[in-house]
Amino acid sequence: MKLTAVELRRIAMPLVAPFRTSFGTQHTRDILLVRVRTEEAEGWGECVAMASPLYSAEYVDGAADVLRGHLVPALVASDVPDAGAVAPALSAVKGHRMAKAALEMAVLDAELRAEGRSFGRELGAVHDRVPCGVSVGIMDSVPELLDAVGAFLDQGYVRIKLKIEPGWDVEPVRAVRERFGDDLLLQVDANTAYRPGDARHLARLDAFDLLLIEQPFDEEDLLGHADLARLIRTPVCLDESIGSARDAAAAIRLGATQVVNIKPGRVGGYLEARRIHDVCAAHGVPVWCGGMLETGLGRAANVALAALPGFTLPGDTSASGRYYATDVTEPFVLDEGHLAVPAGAGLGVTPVPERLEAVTTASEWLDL
Ligand SMILES: O=C(O)CCC(=O)N[C@@H](C(=O)O)c1ccccc1
Repeated sequence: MKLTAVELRRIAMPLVAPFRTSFGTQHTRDILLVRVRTEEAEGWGECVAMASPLYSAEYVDGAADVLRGHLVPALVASDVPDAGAVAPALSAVKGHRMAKAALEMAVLDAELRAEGRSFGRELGAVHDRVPCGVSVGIMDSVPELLDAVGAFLDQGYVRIKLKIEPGWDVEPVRAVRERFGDDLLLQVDANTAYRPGDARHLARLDAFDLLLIEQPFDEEDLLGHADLARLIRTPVCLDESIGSARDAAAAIRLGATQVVNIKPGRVGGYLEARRIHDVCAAHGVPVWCGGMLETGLGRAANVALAALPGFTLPGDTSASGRYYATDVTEPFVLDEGHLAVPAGAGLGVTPVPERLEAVTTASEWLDL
């Protein structure tokens, strides 16, 4: 497979509403897209790195720099036969999983478009649509939160995830459970905002029959999560701590995770994401597909991944309109709480040129 051109394109996507997590508030998503051209086709990748290194050590300027100066040159020099060879070709570069994931995704998209195969078919999807959850940010008040949750449920979302942090946890969760009833699929995400000393406080969440509590402690604290899992009834789910299939196997063996949030960008790409799915399935550990406020490009790939058999919990695979008034692709629209898995070749979606141009803030074609 010969790469003939690679573009790094930055886009600025304004959110329909501020999105607040324990590590900050997003108003606009500064996204790096990677476009690769081969002799047969063109493919797109989306880097999930945030503008600042607050969710993880990666950030979008750093991802662009490591792609420009290290990853794309290494890939061009390797003359890989297919997308499966991309990760090995990039392995000499340490870390930078989100940057690597974007490049692998673009190569995989180009390869699959040329062969007429969809992401879903390549990854092993067994469903043609997936049930969708939604992530609800930290709000200024409980009434505002209840209005937001009610609106999302009216739109058809089948699962609610509440962002929590110290000072915004038990009361908002109690209010949502009391307002919307015991049947609501409900989980929380702390994004590492707590410490092991908070364990007894977090045990108070057991009263609300949550599906899981996501990443309460630091990403490196597997033992802290294992201790917590022995103390509380709510299943512990890891996100930031799981960077690879190896991490997933270790976390499962240590009892640090009973559920895994798989985010392809976080783990170096969709092929490693499938390996994590396979490791978790082998251990009977359910997985769900996380989100990083992707455009329709990353959203298409995430929905395809979420259709694999081990994805038994609704993911953060929301409709495009949850975050963006206008997506760069045709929008993903919720249908009875589900999104359809794209059936077309590759991602099955492409950017709408005028929409892409409207949000583009920079574009550079690399010298190969
Ligand atoms: O629906 C989505 O795409 C976002 C889901 C979500 O809450 N993502 C969280 C997370 O920690 O999982 C996040 C948001 C912003 C930045 C990084 C992570």
